[in-house]
Order: sequence, then C-alpha cells, then structure tokens
Amino acid sequence: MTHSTPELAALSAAIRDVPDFPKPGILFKDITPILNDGALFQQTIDTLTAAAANHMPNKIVGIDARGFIFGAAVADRLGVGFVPMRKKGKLPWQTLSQSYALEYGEAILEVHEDAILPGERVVIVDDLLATGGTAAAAAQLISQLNADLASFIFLIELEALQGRDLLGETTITSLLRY
Ligand SMILES: O=P(O)(O)OC[C@H]1O[C@H](OP(=O)(O)OP(=O)(O)O)[C@H](O)[C@@H]1O
Ligand SMILES: Nc1ncnc2[nH]cnc12
Repeated sequence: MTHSTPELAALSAAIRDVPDFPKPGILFKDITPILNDGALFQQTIDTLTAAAANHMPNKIVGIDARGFIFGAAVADRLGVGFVPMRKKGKLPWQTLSQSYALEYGEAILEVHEDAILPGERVVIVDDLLATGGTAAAAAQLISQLNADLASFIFLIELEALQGRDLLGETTITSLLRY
C-alpha cells in the first residue's frame, strides 16, 4: 500500500508483518520497530497529536496495552488527562465493564467510573483498528459515563476488516491504511 507523504511511507516501512501470530491466519502488524527508533516514534506522536488537537479534548483514552504507549504521549503533548482502559481485573477502583470480540479473541475492557466526567470531550487513541470490537467497547464505556466521544485516532487501520462500520458516525482518523 502506498502512503501519502515520505514521513508516512517511512512509518509504514518500519512496521513488520508477522504471519500467523498470535493464531494461524492472522497477519500481525508489529509496531515495535517504530518505538525503537526515536525519530519515527517522535514523528508518530507529532502526527497523532495534531489529529487529536483538532478535537480539543479534555481527556485522551488509551486502550490496554499498545494504546497506552501512544495515548499517554499524546495526552502529555496536549496537557490533558490520560484515561487507561484496561483488560478485566487490573484497575483498582470502582469500574464499568464492557465485553467485546477482537480479531483474535475475546476480552473485557474496564474503566474507572470517575475517570471521565459527564460532558467531557474525549478522544480515543489506539495503535490499530482491525475488526473494531475493541474501539466499539471503548466507545460504549465513554457513552455509559455520559461523556462526549469526539474522535477515534489510530496509527493503523486494516481496511479489509471493516472495523469502522462498528464505530458509528464519530470521526475516525487513521494514519496508515492497509
Ligand atoms: O479492532 P480489533 O479487532 O478489536 O483489534 C484491535 C485491538 O487489538 C490490539 O490490542 P490487543 O487486545 O491485542 O492488546 P495489546 O495492545 O495488549 O497487544 C490493538 O492494540 C487494538 O486495541
Ligand atoms: N492484525 C493485527 N496486527 C496487530 N494488532 C492487531 N490487533 C488486532 N488485529 C491485529
């Protein structure tokens, strides 16, 4: 797949395709080479931050675990709070829960019930949109907290899996589409 700028092409070139991980038939996109390269990581956070800033969020939500890496860096750049949505059993305070299916399994996502206030503007940042199950579960939790989901922002979108069809009318930005 071609990408629109030399910067995005460089990010795309760094991502490793790993066949049959974690299950037969899955082509896994390994983003760790981007993290390993200071210039590429910085450029990724620059671009994700610019996309998030357009929506003037009060909070950035990051999804366990790769979403934490990108979401926390974006929140720091914007000077807004970061909200971790974690897999079941990891958060210590009162939580809301949502079960979901993802490309290679099922899980339960949780958020602290006081982490996002009613009416706050929230942007979800994650590394990858595949089937959309994870992002849809995160959106459900934001809705249960009566907050305003302004946008989804992904580094990678696997278009063939049509994940955006699960995400309703909310704006979606993905930097690299395959
Ligand atoms: O669109 P979907 O089909 O729901 O898949 C996308 C999700 O899958 C990966 O997370 P994973 O649950 O593998 O957790 P990890 O970040 O701990 O690897 C990825 O980071 C997304 O959150
Ligand atoms: N194909 C894939 N590669 C990396 N992360 C994923 N999360 C869900 N599907 C994935």
